[in-house]
Amino acid sequence: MAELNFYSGTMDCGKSTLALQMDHNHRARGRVGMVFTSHDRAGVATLSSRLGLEVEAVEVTPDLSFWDVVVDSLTHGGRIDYLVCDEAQFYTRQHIDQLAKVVDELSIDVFAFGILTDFRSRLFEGSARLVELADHVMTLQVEALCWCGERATHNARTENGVMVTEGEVIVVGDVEDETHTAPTVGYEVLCRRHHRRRMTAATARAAAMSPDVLPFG
Ligand SMILES: Nc1ncnc2c1ncn2[C@@H]1O[C@H](COP(=O)(O)OP(=O)(O)O)[C@@H](O)[C@H]1O
Ligand SMILES: Cc1cn([C@H]2C[C@H](O)[C@@H](COP(=O)(O)O)O2)c(=O)[nH]c1=O
Repeated sequence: MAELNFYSGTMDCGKSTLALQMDHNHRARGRVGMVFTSHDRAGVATLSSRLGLEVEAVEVTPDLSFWDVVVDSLTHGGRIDYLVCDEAQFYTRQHIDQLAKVVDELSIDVFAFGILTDFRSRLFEGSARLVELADHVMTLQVEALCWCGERATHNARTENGVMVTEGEVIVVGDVEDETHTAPTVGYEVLCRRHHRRRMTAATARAAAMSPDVLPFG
């Protein structure tokens, strides 16, 4: 029986890599799939991984109907066994309902990948609906780590290394590197404790270097 699968994790935990691997493995066994994404950092209609691989994909826009795309392809003689859907957090509730219909009515497997919560730790619309509808919700095994070494569970948005909690929900960007020379607006994965305290690597380092915390005056 076809299934709606949701693979979730923080930013930078390997979701897009897994999406590319799933597509590769199914394709290698003669199955035919379609790849979708939305707002990928590498550009429109591209599914990219930080490990360097990327493939062409169909860009999911608010007015795209998964049902129409799939039915259109099938009625023109195409074959589709599965859909790979990356950055699924950006999909609408209706998109996810369409994916569930594709699974149930057309027996096509769906492998969806995305982050659960935004920089304010609120569920994204697409992810919330996937949690409600998916046959399986799986957390990726590769752990992204907070600067303190704990498993990262939350995505922080930063401006010059300082966590912000207000702004547009969708701002395409990448995790900063250790030097914090990355773009002004970036992301950093944190454990819940440090997300709650708004303590990023940069602010923790600044606090540690502050004369106030030194034992002697
Ligand atoms: N230079 C590297 N060497 C080994 N692994 C890397 C390297 N750069 C990135 N990675 C791996 O790639 C993962 C990010 O993969 P990606 O699929 O882009 O993540 P996501 O889609 O979840 O944001 C990192 O967690 C890390 O495991
Ligand atoms: C937390 C958060 C993230 N985003 C964006 C930033 C990236 O472009 C993607 C996540 O991509 P990844 O492959 O999982 O690293 O989402 C956003 O727009 N809003 C947010 O709150």
